[in-house]
Amino acid sequence: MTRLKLGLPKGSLEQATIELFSQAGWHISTSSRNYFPSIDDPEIVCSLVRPQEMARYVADGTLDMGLTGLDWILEWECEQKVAQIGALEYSKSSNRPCRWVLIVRQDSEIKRVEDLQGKRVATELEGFTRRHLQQRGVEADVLFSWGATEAKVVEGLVDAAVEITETGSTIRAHGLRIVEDLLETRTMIIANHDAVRDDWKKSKIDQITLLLNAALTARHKAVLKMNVPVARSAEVLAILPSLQSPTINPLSDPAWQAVETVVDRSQVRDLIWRLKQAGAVGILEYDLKKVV
Ligand SMILES: Nc1ncnc2c1ncn2[C@@H]1O[C@H](COP(=O)(O)OP(=O)(O)OP(=O)(O)O)[C@@H](O)[C@H]1O
Ligand SMILES: O=P(O)(O)OC[C@H]1O[C@H](OP(=O)(O)OP(=O)(O)O)[C@H](O)[C@@H]1O
Ligand SMILES: [Mg+2]
Repeated sequence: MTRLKLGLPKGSLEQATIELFSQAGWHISTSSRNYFPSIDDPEIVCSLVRPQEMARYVADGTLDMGLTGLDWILEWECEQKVAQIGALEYSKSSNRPCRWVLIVRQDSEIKRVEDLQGKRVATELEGFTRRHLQQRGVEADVLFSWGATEAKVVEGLVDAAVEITETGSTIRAHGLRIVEDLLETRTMIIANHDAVRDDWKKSKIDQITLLLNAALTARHKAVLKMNVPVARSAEVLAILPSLQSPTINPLSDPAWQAVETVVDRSQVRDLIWRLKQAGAVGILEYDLKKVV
């Protein structure tokens, strides 16, 4: 039986990825010292792989499909070596992309990338940083960092660092200053080129991609349900976002209707307040698991 070999990112993205698959409909269970998680789909076999190495194993066919950051695809110049199926907007602790930024001490004289000329820069994303500086005509000493990179800037071991940030708390905790954004990175779905030419594998990759995207979209949406006096229905409908056409159902009392619609989660608090004023009652908000 054909099975899709799926690489899941070990480390920062691991927990968030397993939670996303769970919402998408696949239960993945890991056990502490085993790098082959089990999944409740006989058509998939999973392995945990460091995001730094994912593109290499997808490119050579060890894996058919994998999830990793755009940063590590660019670092190893694998943009063409793998099929980039799509981006997923989630990181370790949020549903937002991460940024690779140039950071310096508050009192540093470095105000722009060009000021790095002749300086020492620490980073884990060494190749990308070298190429970026080269493109901008800057000659600097780029030093590979195994981690705790912010500390090296604070200690003065280097003049600057190129480091990833998500919430910004590590940069804040070290009192550092962001000079410039160099890269916005998202979690990417990548696939082996031969795998996407195989009808069965391509269809499995598409199924997983569709459901992961559906789960992520649902995180930004909510369902609002309410009862509305027919006499004020136009007023209520005018408030609801026009993109979705609300579902309207009659109630046993002909003077009332039930209205249901999907809205952006960010709008809910304003909408509920306005709908209430427009005569809606029994307003309910539901979470969604998937939006396709
Ligand atoms: N908050 C985050 N911090 C670091 N990397 C993140 C974060 N959110 C998403 N990522 C992505 O995770 C990948 C790096 O994950 P990985 O676990 O290898 O790094 P790490 O957290 O720096 O690991 P380590 O614990 O070895 O330092 C990158 O592709 C990066 O873009
Ligand atoms: O903006 P934030 O939300 O604070 O996240 C960014 C921090 O997380 C990562 O550190 P990691 O845990 O990988 O430690 P490391 O530096 O030792 O690799 C990254 O290297 C930053 O230090
Ligand atoms: Mg790290």
